[in-house]
Amino acid sequence: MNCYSIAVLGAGSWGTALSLVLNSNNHSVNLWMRNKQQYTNISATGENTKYLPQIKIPSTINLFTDYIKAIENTDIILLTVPTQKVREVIQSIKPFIKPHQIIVNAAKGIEQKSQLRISQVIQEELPNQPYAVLSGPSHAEEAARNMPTTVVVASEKKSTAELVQEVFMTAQFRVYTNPDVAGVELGGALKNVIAFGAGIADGLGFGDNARAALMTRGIREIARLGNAMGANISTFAGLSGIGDLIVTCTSMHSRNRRAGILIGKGKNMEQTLQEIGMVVEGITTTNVAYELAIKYGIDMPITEEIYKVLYEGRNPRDAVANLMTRSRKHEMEEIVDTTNIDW
Ligand SMILES: NC(=O)C1=CN([C@@H]2O[C@H](COP(=O)(O)OP(=O)(O)OC[C@H]3O[C@@H](n4cnc5c(N)ncnc54)[C@H](O)[C@@H]3O)[C@@H](O)[C@H]2O)C=CC1
Ligand SMILES: O=C(CO)COP(=O)(O)O
Repeated sequence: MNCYSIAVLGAGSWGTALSLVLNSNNHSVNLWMRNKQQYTNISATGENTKYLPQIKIPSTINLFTDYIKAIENTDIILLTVPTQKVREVIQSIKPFIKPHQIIVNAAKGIEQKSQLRISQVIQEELPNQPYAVLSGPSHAEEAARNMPTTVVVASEKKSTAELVQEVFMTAQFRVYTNPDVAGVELGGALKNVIAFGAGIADGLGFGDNARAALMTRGIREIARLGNAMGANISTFAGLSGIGDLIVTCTSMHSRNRRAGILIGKGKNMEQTLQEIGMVVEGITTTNVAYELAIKYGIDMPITEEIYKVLYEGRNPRDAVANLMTRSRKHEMEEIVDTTNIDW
């Protein structure tokens, strides 16, 4: 096993958990945070009390507030900031990035203002920089406790995907590879919309039947849009598709599901975000997905109803009634997969 040097940019729950995974694999880890108070707290307590409480951060993880120092002499730059902040972070570090450094993105979303996936944002800012995305069913709270977790790494270049696979893979953190960057990125982003909806259903007091329906019909509409945007249908049956949808719609660790529950119980958005206290990607992604569905002419009834609840004040009970009383459908409407993504 080769040892690498990795800069982790963003010390929220996921950045901290992935730092622990990488540290357990004997890599050199530089964890960067912009917040000096957070740096002081973690240095003093050995714990990221705000984002990942009750987990010891070993002193072998190097803490930084200066991103130039954090990325210096590293092989990999891992992005764990919220999606809407990725471009800003990349623009700040851009002058200091070396051509060999692999950018690995672990954020799950779509840039709102451009409607671009994160690989496309990186491509705009840093053309030709090696890139991979890491996604899949993986809550920080479990990965940080060494609970068995599986993820997928996608890159256009097989050697990049395999290198990143080797770097992250431990006996508790199993990593698969996939050539379908678009599919892995879109699955990871769009599942948050459905998880938010599953949370709303829970908050309204509905049961397992409703959640299962949202998950099954949800992955169908994710696959429809994803395929129209160039992704392989089969990727949505994998870890970054149905796998991540399952964990996010069923786990109480999920920020998106918990936010949905609060909205379903009648809290407003401000109260909800205050209570969660961490990024809830599904809120922005709902807006982008709704616009993309219109742009590509794709039927996404669940996303549309969640959009109306979040952005147009529709009553969640009316949204459910609308979904239940749509015109009759055949379950297996055809999706003709014209993509063929391989190495
Ligand atoms: N928490 C989890 O279990 C998982 C999260 N993710 C994804 O990872 C990304 C980050 O999520 P979390 O760690 O949960 O979020 P979080 O809310 O726990 O942490 C976000 C971190 O980003 C920092 N940040 C915010 N704006 C910034 C900026 N402009 N510049 C630099 N840093 C900034 C915050 O200070 C905070 O440390 C999201 O896209 C999420 O979907 C993916 C898999 C698992
Ligand atoms: O992507 C995740 C788990 O795989 C995290 O989801 P939440 O942001 O909803 O917690």
